[in-house]
Amino acid sequence: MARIGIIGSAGRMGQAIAAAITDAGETLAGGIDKDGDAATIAGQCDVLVDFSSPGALEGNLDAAITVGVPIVIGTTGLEERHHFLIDHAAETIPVLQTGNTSLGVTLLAHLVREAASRLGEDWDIEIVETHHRMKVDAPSGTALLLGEAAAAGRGIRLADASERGRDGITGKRSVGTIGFASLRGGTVAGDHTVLFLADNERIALSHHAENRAIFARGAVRACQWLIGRPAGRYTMPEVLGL
Ligand SMILES: NC(=O)C1=CN([C@@H]2O[C@H](COP(=O)(O)OP(=O)(O)OC[C@H]3O[C@@H](n4cnc5c(N)ncnc54)[C@H](OP(=O)(O)O)[C@@H]3O)[C@@H](O)[C@H]2O)C=CC1
Ligand SMILES: O=C(O)C1=N[C@H](C(=O)O)C[C@H](O)C1
Repeated sequence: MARIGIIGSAGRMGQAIAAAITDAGETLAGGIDKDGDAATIAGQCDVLVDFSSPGALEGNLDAAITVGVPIVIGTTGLEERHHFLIDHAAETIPVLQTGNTSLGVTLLAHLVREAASRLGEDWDIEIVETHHRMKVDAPSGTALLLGEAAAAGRGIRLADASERGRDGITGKRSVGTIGFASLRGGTVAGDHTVLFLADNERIALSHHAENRAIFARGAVRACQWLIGRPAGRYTMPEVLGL
């Protein structure tokens, strides 16, 4: 049985992951929240899973490196400097970071990449996401993941094409950009649609999360898969064999 430690254990995802650990027949080795220190649970675990806050990431990675324990990072709102920290940690321990641990979104990203590789720049790409009123970051990690998939399909860097936060006199849409729109309200677990819009036709590729169990199950699968791997940075398609 894998011993799994949760960072952000009292949160919405932390609670869902605790239930998924039990369902999967694994062991919940411990959990911490804002006032906790990952170093206190890292030594008791075979793997850590972090669904907390970007501000906690550096300390969590340090704790995982010190003990030599793998870590799954589901926290979103990460910036470039966080990705540098993750790359650095992955030189020493196995790390998996993703904006979405669900099977459905992992497959959706594959489909988006494929569609973007086949449709030219006359097809505008727009990504729309809707989440519950408590979500603190935008665009969602999943929207960014889908944007990366679209950019990869087009053979461009998302950072060079991303169009975020339109407001006021924005001017015409620039050819080749990838737009993002975020809606917040109610208790929506997570809806994402990638639109490909051309003259007189459009394609919509969508995923709707009905609850957090899908993320939690995927996170536990990622934990199970990561144990015993060599140091490196891994992805959900590798976990799910997609
Ligand atoms: N990758 C994926 O598939 C998914 C990712 N997420 C992401 O997971 C994260 C958590 O989401 P959610 O559970 O809804 O959020 P919540 O706010 O419900 O939970 C966050 C938890 O993290 C804790 N926390 C905050 N700061 C720290 C810290 N410095 N150290 C340790 N724990 C800390 C909070 O503790 P306290 O209450 O004491 O502040 C809280 O228990 C978000 O970034 C979200 O976007 C969510 C769903 C799926
Ligand atoms: O905060 C959430 O709730 C979610 N966050 C992730 C994201 O930012 O994409 C995944 C999921 O959509 C739910």
